[in-house]
Amino acid sequence: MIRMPRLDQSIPMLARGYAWLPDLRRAAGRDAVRTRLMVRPALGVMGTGGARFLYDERNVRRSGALPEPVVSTLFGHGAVHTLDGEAHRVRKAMFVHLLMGEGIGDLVDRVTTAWDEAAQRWAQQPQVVLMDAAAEVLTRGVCDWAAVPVGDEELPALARDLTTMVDGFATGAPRHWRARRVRQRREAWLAGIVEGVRSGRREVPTGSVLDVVAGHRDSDGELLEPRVAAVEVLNVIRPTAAVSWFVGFTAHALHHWPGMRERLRTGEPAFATAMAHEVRRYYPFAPFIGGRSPREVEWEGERVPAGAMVLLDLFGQNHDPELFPEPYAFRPERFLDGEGAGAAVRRIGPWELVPQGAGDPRTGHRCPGEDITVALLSALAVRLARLGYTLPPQDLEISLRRIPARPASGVVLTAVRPG
Ligand code: HEM
Repeated sequence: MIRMPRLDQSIPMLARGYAWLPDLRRAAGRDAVRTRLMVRPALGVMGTGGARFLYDERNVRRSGALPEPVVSTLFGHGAVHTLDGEAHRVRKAMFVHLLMGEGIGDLVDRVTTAWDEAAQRWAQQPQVVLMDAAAEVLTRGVCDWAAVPVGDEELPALARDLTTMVDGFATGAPRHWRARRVRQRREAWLAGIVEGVRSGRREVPTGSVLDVVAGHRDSDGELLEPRVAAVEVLNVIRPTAAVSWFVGFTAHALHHWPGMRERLRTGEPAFATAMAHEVRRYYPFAPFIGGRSPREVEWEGERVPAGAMVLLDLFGQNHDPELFPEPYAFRPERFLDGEGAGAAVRRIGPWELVPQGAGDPRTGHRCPGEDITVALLSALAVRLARLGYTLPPQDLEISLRRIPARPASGVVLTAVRPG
């Protein structure tokens, strides 16, 4: 039976950030570690076996399991993240249809066009905070694509609000309370827009995100509550704006390993994709995922009582030397087969690289926005490599204690010259 350490680990988790589960694992000398989180017993797991265990609904459920502070900032109440079984299957099918199909190319075109236009403006400015600027570009592109109505003058505030929701989920600091307030306000705004679409007052293109979410019927045959529909529209536009974190990390990588820039500049698609994978693997973003065991279960000899939390250490798994030799070396080539211009992106197993969850996104909770993330990031990484700029003195440190991590300065660029 899982023996419970007496001290709740919620505070150490917040203080140690991404190192919390890896440190516990190192101390225990094994991949499965017992702990306590949010006053519940918890088991931290890692590796392809641990991931398979967690994604099996017989072992772990999401409903009622996700911490309230995370739901109230990052995901939203009633979100697909919090569903199980048939309810999850039906809602998830909507996201898979919207996010994993042919529309990806159109989204990338809209975002890269917004980047190219913005780069002309950046050249006129004394300095640009890259992560903020990228969030605006991504927000512009995804809102147009999703048919969310936002004028250019409202765009910076919306981009800021979307990144605030991401920034505040794992902290007790004021940014957490800001994230809650911003979510309330943006849900109310989008719920009104959904009602407008349903009543016919607002016209949207057939098949757009707003159209599909407004008309979606859940497993009970009912339309979503307007507020829940708003939550799900936010679950498309918010994480797309959050690709700005990976753009910031790409700039960090280009600064530390400038040799990558030349190959990226050529636009060689396989290398750009491999770079996107390596940025997502190497840099810390989503720390772990989890749910609750619906019954007593067992993993690697550890019995987990009913109601205990089970966590998959995403950051730890992405740095597991068994899966990624020399995990702290930044090497996009690890995702390529072959060398030079003839290289192709190698096949990546569904349980291997897990920055956005593991398994099959069509059936489990794995992120349905992963193809979009890779497509956007590889396109923007090439543009970033082609952009001329100077990095003035600034704090580019990425603290593993801060969740979500980011280069402290947000990556300040000066003397920007469009490529
Ligand atoms: C910015 C980079 C991104 C990261 C790091 C990320 C990470 C994740 C993670 C860790 C999960 C949870 C997986 C699980 O619980 O098993 C997830 C789920 C999800 N993501 Fe992403 N994601 C990103 C981008 C996106 C994008 C661009 C979209 C949409 C356009 C998106 C939409 C979703 C949705 C709807 C879910 C819920 C899936 C479910 O519960 O079935 N994400 N993401």
